[in-house]
Amino acid sequence: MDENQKQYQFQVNMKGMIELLSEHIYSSPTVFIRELLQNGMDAVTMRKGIDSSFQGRIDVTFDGDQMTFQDNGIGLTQDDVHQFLSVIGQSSKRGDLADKDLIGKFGIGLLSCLVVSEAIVVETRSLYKEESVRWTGRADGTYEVEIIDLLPEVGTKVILKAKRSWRTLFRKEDVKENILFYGSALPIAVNLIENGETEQLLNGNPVWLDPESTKEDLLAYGKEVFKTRFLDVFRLESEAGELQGVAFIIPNKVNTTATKEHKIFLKRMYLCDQATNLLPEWTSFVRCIINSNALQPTASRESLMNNTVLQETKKELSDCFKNYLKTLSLTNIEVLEQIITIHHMFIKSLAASDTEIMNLFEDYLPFETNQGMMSFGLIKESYKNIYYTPSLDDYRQIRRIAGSQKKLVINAAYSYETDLIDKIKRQRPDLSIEKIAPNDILQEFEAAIVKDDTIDEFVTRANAILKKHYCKAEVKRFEPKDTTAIYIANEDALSSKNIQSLSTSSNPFASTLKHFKKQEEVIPTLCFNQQNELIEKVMVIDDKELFEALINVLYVQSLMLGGYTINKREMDTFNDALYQFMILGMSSFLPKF
Ligand SMILES: Nc1ncnc2c1ncn2[C@@H]1O[C@H](COP(=O)(O)OP(=O)(O)OP(=O)(O)O)[C@@H](O)[C@H]1O
Repeated sequence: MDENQKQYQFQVNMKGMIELLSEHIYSSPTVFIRELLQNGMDAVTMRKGIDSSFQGRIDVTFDGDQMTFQDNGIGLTQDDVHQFLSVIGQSSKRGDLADKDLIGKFGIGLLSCLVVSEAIVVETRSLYKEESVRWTGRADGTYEVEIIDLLPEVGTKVILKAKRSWRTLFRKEDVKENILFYGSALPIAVNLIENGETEQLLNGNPVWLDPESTKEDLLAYGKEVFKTRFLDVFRLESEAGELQGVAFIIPNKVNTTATKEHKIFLKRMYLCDQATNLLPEWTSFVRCIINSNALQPTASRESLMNNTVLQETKKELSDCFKNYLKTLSLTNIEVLEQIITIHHMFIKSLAASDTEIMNLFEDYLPFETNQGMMSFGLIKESYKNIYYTPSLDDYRQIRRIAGSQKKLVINAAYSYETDLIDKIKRQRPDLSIEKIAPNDILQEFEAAIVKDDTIDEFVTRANAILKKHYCKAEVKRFEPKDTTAIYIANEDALSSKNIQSLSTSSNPFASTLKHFKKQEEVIPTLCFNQQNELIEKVMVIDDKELFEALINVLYVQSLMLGGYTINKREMDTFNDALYQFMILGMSSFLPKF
């Protein structure tokens, strides 16, 4: 180092550090409870590492604004206090035992207490030395260490005094709720002591981790935790994630976009309620309580790190779900049927990605069809040809037209439904399964009977009017006879229509939009029914204005019939036509002068 150069030590601005912790790293001030439980638990685990029969304990004592967390763990010597408590980011939890069994690792957790308390007082007695030390750390970054009278027991006490604004967090009932929230899975007894009275809050053996617990015990626990009477419950296990848990089947329909609340614990300490990376989307019909000893938390301890262990665990968890469903098909068909009825969306999505599940459940899965909800088994049994459509707009149209054609059309609007049907199609070449679009049905309508030029002339005249609606005319024969005309537009045709109507309006993007038009234009069709009496008459109307009004009304009516949105221009034409009819209708009744 150069003579002119001096070396300095980094300084830490404690106020900034606490702000960083409270406002950016931790989502709630209650995390100080998690950190205290975690430190007590880790200290006990370290002591157990020396004597495996040792019984750990955490006592929480309330005294007005003051609260004491006391553990009978390994404790700290004076040297330890200087080394670990007084240096931010320094942790004694490094090495094999730490990786395997200890929860803390970053050396910042204790600081979270300074969010709710002006100072942290730690009184401790180490297992290794006959001395007791008091350490007082403050939010302004100062600390003191003093030797005190020998504490009667090995272990550590953390004494906090509530800041005025956080007094409620120090009330026994609030602390109880938070200890249960963060620490309900901890393998340690936790007692609450107030006015000399002790209440055992946790006994260290949660029902859901106890292999002896019965299904009834687990369902009762699920009801207590999630306030839901679940349909069923099964166990989850993963070797890679050193994971154990339970999955409760939700008794009602689940919205796919709703947040999925679980309870995820790492090394028995609560981590988060989301398992986005851990559980596949199709598992959304359950709520899980899970503990893992091998998955890693992020620094805020509020989500899981997405690493290879997590990916491996995810696979093993998926297998637990599949095995559960498979076993259910042999042991409890009634529950399986209930699950399929309520949660078929998710089972379909699973079946789309898993051949075994598909083969097993194919027949039970219900689909929306133009003939009502039907199981795939019944569809197969009742119809030789099965049609499906992947677009909801197309399905809505086809539903109306196909009914009269006695066709069976499945609504496969959700992408995994299309995937599933495609998969069934590949696996079962013996079945006739075909994708269908509205235009395909149009092709199947009977051709019009042509006597003279009437039809050609009618089509030409109608086209001249329909052009402004971005639509073309056709004449066919179809059932039911009382349907005058059907508007048919598949998805592409509809988007072309929308672009067209935008580009003719005063839209500033109009010129750009025009470029998006498909090279091969797909124009919606208004298909008139030659079998309909009214249409027969319209065809021979000579009066230009009346004819135009009739075509406009028929056009807007068929849009309404098909459930399409009607734009302003279309509505205006409809109203104009109606007005003309009224005048015309009234003309024969008006008094003659
Ligand atoms: N109850 C306790 N008993 C014994 N040692 C403790 C106790 N609480 C804290 N310590 C010591 O203080 C150190 C710092 O604690 P702190 O909670 O800040 O971080 P950590 O637990 O190591 O890691 P993390 O930030 O991930 O929680 C610990 O590594 C440990 O050595």
